Amino acid sequence: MGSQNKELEAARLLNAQTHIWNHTLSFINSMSLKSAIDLNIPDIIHKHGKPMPLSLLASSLQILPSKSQYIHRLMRILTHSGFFSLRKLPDEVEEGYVLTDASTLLTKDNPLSLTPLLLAMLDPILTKPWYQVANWFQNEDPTSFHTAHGKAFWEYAGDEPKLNHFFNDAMASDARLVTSVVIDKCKVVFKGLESLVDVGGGTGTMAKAIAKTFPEIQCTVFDLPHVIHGLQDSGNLKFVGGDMFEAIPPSDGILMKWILHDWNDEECVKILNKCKEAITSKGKEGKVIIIDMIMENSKEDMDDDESVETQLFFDMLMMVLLTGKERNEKEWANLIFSAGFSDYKITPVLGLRSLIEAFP
Ligand SMILES: C[S@@+](CC[C@H](N)C(=O)[O-])C[C@H]1O[C@@H](n2cnc3c(N)ncnc32)[C@H](O)[C@@H]1O
Ligand SMILES: O=c1cc(-c2ccc(O)cc2)oc2c(O)c(O)ccc12
Repeated sequence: MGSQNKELEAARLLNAQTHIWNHTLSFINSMSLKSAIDLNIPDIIHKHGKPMPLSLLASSLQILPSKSQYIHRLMRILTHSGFFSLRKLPDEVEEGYVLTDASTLLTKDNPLSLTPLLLAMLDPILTKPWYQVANWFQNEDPTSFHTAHGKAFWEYAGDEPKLNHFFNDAMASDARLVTSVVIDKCKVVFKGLESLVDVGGGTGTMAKAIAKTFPEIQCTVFDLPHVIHGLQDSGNLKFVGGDMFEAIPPSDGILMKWILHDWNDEECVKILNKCKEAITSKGKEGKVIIIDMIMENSKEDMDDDESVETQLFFDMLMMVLLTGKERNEKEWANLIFSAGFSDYKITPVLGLRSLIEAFP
């Protein structure tokens, strides 16, 4: 081998080593972010209202004085990954930390805060199934979650109030963000509906906002009994407990946000069949409104690396915790037509997620 070839070979090996190191250590990104949230760092910087020098940040934290010296290392990695940035005001001597768009979405008093989602995902109940993936490939369990906990995700949530509460809070934090966009950009989708059932609507964040914006629509949140337990009906909003595989309350419109990606094709066709019964039982032909991700598969679509990674993360999440998966447009169309719907319309308004209307 010539010396130039040897150099190229060594460079490739070293690149491969860095690639492996970064994948092996990438949990450090999530755990560093969790540590900053546990220490309340985004809120403390937010309350300061201007660039916050490191020394002031360290002294504002509830930590031992002997540990202050380590804070700059936590801030350095989180600045590198885009959660904070350093800025200096013209009349200040020292530069200080400010929030970025991402960390602003993690402050606790932000009504759109995604902190509950982050804390839920990193709780040991939801990380344990990841240690079982290889075992799951070799056993008969339907999911790695079963292998880790001996039962299905929704059954565990029904038996274990801790999972029920933190998961419902996490979903509500996402629903707050999505609701404002859906109501702002997709008003026309709800026009003309007299009734709407949010199937798997959790604790009702999305249905509450729809009921408020469209007082003429009778809204129902339909979810498992342990999820809606104790929630109060008010005005044009009511809560009904039940199982969507058994029966869904009759209505003109059905909303399903982040439901179908939880289930495999066979289960989805069963759910969509129940939806069809519900929207046609009043004699009128309503519609099903699905909010979910559509995996992209054209070459141009795959060029955005960060979006592709997000789609692949969610697909794995659905495989490990549940029996679901992420689908491309062709797979969505197959589901919708297999359940006897005649047409569908996609409105891509929610970043990586789309609003899909399915018509009987
Ligand atoms: C991923 S969460 C989505 C919650 C909400 N739609 C949102 O996006 O914020 C799925 C929801 O489906 C509910 N669910 C699971 N199995 C169900 C069933 N058999 N019948 C009704 N709801 C169910 C869960 O309790 C949970 O609230
Ligand atoms: O268990 C989950 C977690 C999420 C999730 C995690 C992290 C994020 O930044 C956003 C969402 O989403 C889920 C979901 O959509 C679902 O249908 C079931 C479970 C989970």
